[in-house]
Amino acid sequence: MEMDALSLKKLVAKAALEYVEAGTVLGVGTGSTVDCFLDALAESGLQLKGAVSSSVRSEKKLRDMGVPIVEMNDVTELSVYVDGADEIDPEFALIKGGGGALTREKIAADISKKFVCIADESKLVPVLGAFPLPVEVIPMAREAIARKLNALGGRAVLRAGFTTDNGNEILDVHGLQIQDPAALEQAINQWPGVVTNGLFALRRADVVLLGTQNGVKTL
Ligand SMILES: O=C(CO)[C@H](O)[C@H](O)COP(=O)(O)O
Repeated sequence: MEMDALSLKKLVAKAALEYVEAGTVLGVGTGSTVDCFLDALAESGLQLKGAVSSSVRSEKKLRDMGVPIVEMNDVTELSVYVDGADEIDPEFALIKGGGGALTREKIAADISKKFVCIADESKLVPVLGAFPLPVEVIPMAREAIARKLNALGGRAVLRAGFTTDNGNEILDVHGLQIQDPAALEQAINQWPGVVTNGLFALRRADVVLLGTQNGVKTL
């Protein structure tokens, strides 16, 4: 019988436990796949020293599990960071931010030695961009940034009624075909008013665990 997306997420979530060492401080991302990972972690009985969380959402779940929350400012690096993605290209560049936690996720990925990305197979794409690219902006710069994104050939849409954990807004950019993710990541991040964008190409995933109908594939 064919597994649905949730079953595939649970499958990779469990596989990611292999990268978690008891007694360490773990970096934890955000999203439904990460929620499955945290459920698997709770079930495993593995005891962490603590966790650095990329969102208020994951922080709440970690606290409920009894895992001590560690401030990002109090660690110099994370040996392992586990997070999901919205799209993954064959070179492990990602689009993230569907859950709106892209900025904190990018910081966590940046200070991690090993970024383990967990996803179901629907996330693997030949070219990034079918998933709208999230861009976190300072609210007063929203219209100026939207005009620049539209000039790139995209269609920037404000994520209505959503405020990030950092008090900012998100523009989701539809209709991009991202041939050079690192160049686009850098270009957008240079515009005043942009906090960050959801391209993870300068700092990519190190390991991708993909949930497929034939089991977990380690890429
Ligand atoms: O980047 C993210 C949140 O900002 C998530 O990792 C991404 O949206 C994937 O989410 P899900 O596991 O629910 O499919």
